Amino acid sequence: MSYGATFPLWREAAGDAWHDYTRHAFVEGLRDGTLPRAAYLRYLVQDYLFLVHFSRAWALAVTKAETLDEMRACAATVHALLNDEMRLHVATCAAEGIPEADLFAAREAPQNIAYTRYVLDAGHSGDFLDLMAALAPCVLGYGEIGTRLASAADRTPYADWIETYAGADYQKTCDEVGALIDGAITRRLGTTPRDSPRWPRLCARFETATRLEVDFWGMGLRG
Ligand SMILES: Cc1ncc(CN)c(N)n1
Repeated sequence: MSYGATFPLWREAAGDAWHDYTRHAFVEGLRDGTLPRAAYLRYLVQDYLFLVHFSRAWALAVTKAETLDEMRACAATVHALLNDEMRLHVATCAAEGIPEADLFAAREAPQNIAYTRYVLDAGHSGDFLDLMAALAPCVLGYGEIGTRLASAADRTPYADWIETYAGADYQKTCDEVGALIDGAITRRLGTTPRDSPRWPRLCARFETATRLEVDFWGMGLRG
């Protein structure tokens, strides 16, 4: 998946970290159905909290935006996280006897705190591009994983997870976020962004967020 012009450049610059994220043992367990149910539920509870904080980070992006189009795109992503993606978490956990109030009150795992607060700090201490570079692995990585698993999945009890991220709604969000990032890069860094002195730091932010994704899967797998 390309999701625009900038994402493939950041992904390539992240090197092995991208492979470690998108081919993690947790992901392969979703694909072939070998992921233990307890690990999946532990991950889902933490991921609900993750989405709460990620929504806050996208809301911060609304305040850091420079144009109405950027504001609208960020606000649309907040809406998609809170009202579409989270439905999977709420419905799956409810079926296992875990009500949404328990999800909201759950204790955050250190890996969850590390990742979400890293992204929020990128937005608070940096500008819109710093925040986009830290947010991109989350949105676009799951889009890429969902697409691959939808075409390669064995019979798996995690088909609803795969469908959430391979589905048209989530893929539309990925396309829109890719376009948002491309437009924001051109607006601030011009048409040859790799020549900008800011480029290495944006790549580093993307890679750090990718490594925090790897740790998040590890938390799901091992607790
Ligand atoms: C940890 C994590 N990263 C990404 C996504 C996809 N929005 C997610 N739900 N959770």
